[in-house]
Amino acid sequence: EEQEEDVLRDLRLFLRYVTESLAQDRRFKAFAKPVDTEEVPDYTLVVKAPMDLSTLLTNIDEQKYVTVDEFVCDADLIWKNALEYNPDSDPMDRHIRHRACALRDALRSIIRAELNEGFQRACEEIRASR
Ligand SMILES: Cc1noc(C)c1-c1cc(NS(=O)(=O)c2ccccc2)cc(C(=O)O)c1
Repeated sequence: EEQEEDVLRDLRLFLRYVTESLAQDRRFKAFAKPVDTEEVPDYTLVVKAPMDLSTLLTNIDEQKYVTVDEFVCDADLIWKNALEYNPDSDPMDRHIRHRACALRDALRSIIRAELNEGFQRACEEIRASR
């Protein structure tokens, strides 16, 4: 009902704030758009669930997420995929892995700093009722 739609609207605003904050950081430019499979032809052979910051925003607009945890599961794919696809010791792989770990830490830090526990519980109650 109305109260639920109010909570889910606030969730979308919060998730856009988190995603836009990460997308503005130059360190995360490589994570802003889907990996270009013309530039990286074997990418989809290695990475089964591609994800990027622009796709997160589309998912938010399409009301895919009812809790913060559902959003974090998708957001975590971005850095996990980067660690999986770039495992080698050469400088390029190390560089993208450092940025992936910085993304992981920035994501959790923004959420911990800005998420109200009562609000997260309200979202989880809506998820449980559906
Ligand atoms: C993410 C990701 N996961 O594996 C890799 C590899 C990356 C990744 C993706 C991109 N963006 S891109 O797919 O559009 C592109 C790839 C190759 C040449 C030009 C553009 C850039 C970089 C980067 O380090 O600059 C790295």
